[in-house]
Amino acid sequence: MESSQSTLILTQDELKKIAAYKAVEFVESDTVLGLGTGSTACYAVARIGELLQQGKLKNIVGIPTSKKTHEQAVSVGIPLSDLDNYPVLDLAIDGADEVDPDLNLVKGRGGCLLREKMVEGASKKFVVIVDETKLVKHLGGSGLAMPVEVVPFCWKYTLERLQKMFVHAGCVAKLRIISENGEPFVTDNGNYIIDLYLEKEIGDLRVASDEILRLAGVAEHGICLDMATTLIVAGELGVTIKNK
Ligand SMILES: O=C[C@H](O)[C@H](O)[C@H](O)COP(=O)(O)O
Repeated sequence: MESSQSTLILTQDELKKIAAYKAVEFVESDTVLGLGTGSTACYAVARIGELLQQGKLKNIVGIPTSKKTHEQAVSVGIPLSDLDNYPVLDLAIDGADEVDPDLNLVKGRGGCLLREKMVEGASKKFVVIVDETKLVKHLGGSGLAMPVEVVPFCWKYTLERLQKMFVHAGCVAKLRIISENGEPFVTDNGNYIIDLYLEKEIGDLRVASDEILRLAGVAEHGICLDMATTLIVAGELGVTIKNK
């Protein structure tokens, strides 16, 4: 007789949901919460709404990190405000595009880095939620975009300056385009995004971060250093939590 053993393979979306639900376990009533943006964070926003409706969470104020999250939070009944009214948050929950072993992040592949960095930088605790595909040895290591938000004025000039800045890392800089219509992608703040693709390590992250920010024309970049306080990773073998 043959014995059959079934292996449960979870999809990337299921892993994102598991990480998000785990993070929401850290949410307490009577707190101000930063609500992240993206396909992982949206599970956390939905779950917070659900717990509010069930009366398991009370008196939450959400600070959304994008127009999209604002809309979702309204639709699930989370009361909202902003940083002007709540300059200090208790907790923020958000996804990331890359996470290195020191909990440094790349964010912004969904186009929302500036507001995310403002809100999450104002939070006492910042819980990052990812599936295991987001873990990298060094930032830029996935070979995917490292986003920089720039003002539209003379964006080509800024693009060339950025590419030259990281020529040692084999950087190729590209304006983010909407594939459907060929128009530049426009952020919630009316800016463009220049995506940096790096062949090699960028070098000292703090130096790189400062150098990008010193360039007039740059609004913000997606490198987040020393912001995450907790990382929740969902993988095939379960959930791991790492605190900084
Ligand atoms: O711009 C988007 C944000 O930084 C997202 O948090 C990040 O891109 C991760 O998104 P996702 O959870 O969809 O992978």
